[in-house]
Amino acid sequence: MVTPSSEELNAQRSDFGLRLSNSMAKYGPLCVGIDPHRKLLADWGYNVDAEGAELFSMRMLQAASGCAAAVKFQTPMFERYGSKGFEALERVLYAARQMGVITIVDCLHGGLPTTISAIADAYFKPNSPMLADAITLLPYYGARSLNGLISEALDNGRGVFVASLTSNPEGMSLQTAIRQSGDYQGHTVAYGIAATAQKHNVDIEGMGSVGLIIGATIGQWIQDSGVDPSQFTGPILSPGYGWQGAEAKDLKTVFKGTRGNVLVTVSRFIASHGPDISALKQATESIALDVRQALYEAMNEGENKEKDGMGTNTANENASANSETAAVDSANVAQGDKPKGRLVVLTGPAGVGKGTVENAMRKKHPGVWLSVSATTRKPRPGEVNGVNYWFLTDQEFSAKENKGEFLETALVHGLARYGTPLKPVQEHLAEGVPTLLEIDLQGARRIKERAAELGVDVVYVFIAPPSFDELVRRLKGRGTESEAEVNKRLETAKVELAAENEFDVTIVNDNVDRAADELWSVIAREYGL
Ligand SMILES: O=c1ccn([C@@H]2O[C@H](COP(=O)(O)O)[C@@H](O)[C@H]2O)c(=O)[nH]1
Repeated sequence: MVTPSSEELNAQRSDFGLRLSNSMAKYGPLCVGIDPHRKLLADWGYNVDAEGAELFSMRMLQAASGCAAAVKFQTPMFERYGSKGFEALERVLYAARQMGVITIVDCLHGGLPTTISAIADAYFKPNSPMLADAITLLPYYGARSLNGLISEALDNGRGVFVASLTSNPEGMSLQTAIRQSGDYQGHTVAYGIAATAQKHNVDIEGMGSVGLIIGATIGQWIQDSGVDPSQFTGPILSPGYGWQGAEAKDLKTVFKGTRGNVLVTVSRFIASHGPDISALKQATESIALDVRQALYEAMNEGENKEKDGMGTNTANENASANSETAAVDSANVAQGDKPKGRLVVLTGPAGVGKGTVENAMRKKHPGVWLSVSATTRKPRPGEVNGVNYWFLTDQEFSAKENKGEFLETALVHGLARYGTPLKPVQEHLAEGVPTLLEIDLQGARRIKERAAELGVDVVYVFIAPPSFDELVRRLKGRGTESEAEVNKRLETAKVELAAENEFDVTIVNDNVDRAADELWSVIAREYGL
């Protein structure tokens, strides 16, 4: 047997997160819940039995395919029909795998190590009839009791969602109870669970494979819990939207500041439009749009807070952090304070390594906030909606542009439109958060034209390659564009390089760490850090 290298093992362990984030980039943040409730089976004209549950599930699966990032099956609603119910679930899971749809089995399991190894066999082993991409877990035996199972999931390229703040109101007093001992003494139970889950995600680039369940219904309880979803880097599965009463405004409250890792699961709200397949598809599409818009706004409402390793605060720390923020906001309004530093606009030709330099700098200085642009271009493999870009349709882009929601917009290479959402930039600058914006030359020029009118002060930074030949090598080497696109980008690069003298500062990217340090020194100078 060939032993996998550590790189192969790492790739395997981040596989679910990567697959899910690709799917979310493509289809948006909706997961269709497949819960064959008895009443729904009857309403749809099916028998209330395993066969009815299977027919119902196949139809929901069809509606979800191409409209949602994943589907979630509620196991007890199959289990109630005994072995026939399990067989139905196995067949639907098989169908979903064949269709390339990501599956989450909502079995809410947990237990002692012996039980845990049986759960791994049931859902994560390649030949398992109930093979799932991820399952849900209950951490009542203690969050660390799940470590063995989580390792099994990751080693098999699978993921888990650990219940942290459930959507039912009864869970809240238990989940926000303060721990009396252990690693997270003085923090809430939900905090301990979230922090333990996050440990599995820290070394993963992009979205991790260990997720949390945080109900959309919990509203302001999120603050009492001390959990800050915006600092969690695995996926967050959020039930409660629609039937249980949560609305778009609740997603904005609970998931403020999150960037593309919230997966909202909706079951009855969609199924109530069935059994007609086109009505189901239409409902799925329309709910997907609402959810996506709400999470987009949630991101824009986010604040940049420096946190501990997990990025969560205790309830008390949260209370004081919130009151401090409120105090700063009101002081700014009252005294009309000018922002502390200028917006740092970073430009450079495609392939020069702007993103790499910027990432290296932000790794050392995570307090720098990077504006996320919107675009109508298609996501590249691995890109996550809300993290790399907000991927919009042409129609969505135009609507926002008409409402004046962009600092600038540009058509790039005649292929796709890009825009910088204005409000989050203004908010971060007003709060004194070092604010960075990466943009192409057209965008930088548009900002120059409009900045004064919008009251935004800017310092313009150009990232240059050591030579044109090196730029050609890097651009071809990344292998993400067709030859025609590469040539188009190189033509644009010539124009961009000629515009270097329009910038306040030039940084040559001959060495990533050095260029990153230089970029930080520009920011530190601006913000007095
Ligand atoms: O905290 C939780 C955990 C799981 N669920 C499950 O999600 C769906 C929600 O269904 P809707 O019809 O959209 O309300 C269901 O399977 C629950 O068991 C949850 O609601 N809350």
